[in-house]
Amino acid sequence: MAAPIFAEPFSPRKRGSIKEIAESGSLTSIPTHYNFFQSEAPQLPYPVVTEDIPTIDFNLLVNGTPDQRSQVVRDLGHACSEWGFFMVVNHGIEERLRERALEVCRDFFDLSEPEKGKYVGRHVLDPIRCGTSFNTSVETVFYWRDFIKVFVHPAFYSPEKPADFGDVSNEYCTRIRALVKDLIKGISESLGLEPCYLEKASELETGLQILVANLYPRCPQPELAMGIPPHSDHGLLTVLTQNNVGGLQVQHDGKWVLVNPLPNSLLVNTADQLEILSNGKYKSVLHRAVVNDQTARISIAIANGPSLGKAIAPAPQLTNDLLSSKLILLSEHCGSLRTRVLARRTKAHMWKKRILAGYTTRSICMVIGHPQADEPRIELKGGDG
Ligand SMILES: O=C(O)CCC(=O)C(=O)O
Ligand SMILES: [Fe+2]
Repeated sequence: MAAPIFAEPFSPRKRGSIKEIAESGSLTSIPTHYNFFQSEAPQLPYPVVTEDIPTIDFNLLVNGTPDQRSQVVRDLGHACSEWGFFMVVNHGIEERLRERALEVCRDFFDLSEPEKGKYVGRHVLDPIRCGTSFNTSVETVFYWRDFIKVFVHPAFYSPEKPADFGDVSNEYCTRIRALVKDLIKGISESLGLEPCYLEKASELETGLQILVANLYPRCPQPELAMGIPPHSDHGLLTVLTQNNVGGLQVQHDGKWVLVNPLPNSLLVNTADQLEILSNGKYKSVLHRAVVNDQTARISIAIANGPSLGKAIAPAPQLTNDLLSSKLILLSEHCGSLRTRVLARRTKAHMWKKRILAGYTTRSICMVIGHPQADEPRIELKGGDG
């Protein structure tokens, strides 16, 4: 049997991509730094199951009769409060465009290492940033994943290569923005708010949209490695598609639910700022991606949120007696990751969604009490993922 290629000691900062590692020679085992399940981080003992996830018929939301639309709004409310996750069908985005988006991302990952190296970013706000793992500055275990993150709105960026990355990603992300706008209207209604409330409160029109493409190469020991660890997304809604290879798991009811989307559907999850706007009614769902030893998986997650600097607060209609109360529940996570974030109206707190029980989440936010203001605010400062 071939010896493992990567001897210790091993420096993450000198690494190239995981693709390079995975494709170098006859790799039969993973370097120990990629062994997620033997790391010191306590693991969630949750079982992995396959379950039907909520489905939203987008065509009925935008073109249906008033009754049909009301039903879809109720479905959205149920999906967001019970799951934080749903599958969108009949969304009107052509299969070919979705496939092209996946192809140009694949072509990016196939560029030479020096070519991709131009975009290896240091800072979370770099508009084009590629890298590997999740966050190498804090990790002791690394992940079987390469990524590229591109800011596509309000200013549009694109790597120079591959040549058609810009055109295809621009078209795809524009279509996703339109879809998100309609979904957010429906979600706003499902909370009993005006259809435009969430859109206006988050200034979605000038909001930040980030394209995150993930490559999970074939892995010789998938049972030991992790593609992307449990985390929640920043923003309002993330829209995800994949190259027909499964791997996404969503935490639901004390279980990891393996998601098997219908062909040409889109997957949507609620994210941190929607949790805050809804005052915790809709949870920012924890999810992760596992890897396999058969074939490479590519996913594209499009994060849609308020513009960077925009302060986000719970909708006053959804906060009970906010003014007479000194404390307000702003965020809560489920299961053993329960986090209550309580903002004092008169005191400033820095709150970082920490590494809780070994699980990283991306968002860093600041809870600010304004002595002169009526209510506490939250500012999200972007992610570190
Ligand atoms: O690849 C996946 O299915 C999940 C990706 C993801 O969660 C992310 O990029 O935030
Ligand atoms: Fe995510």
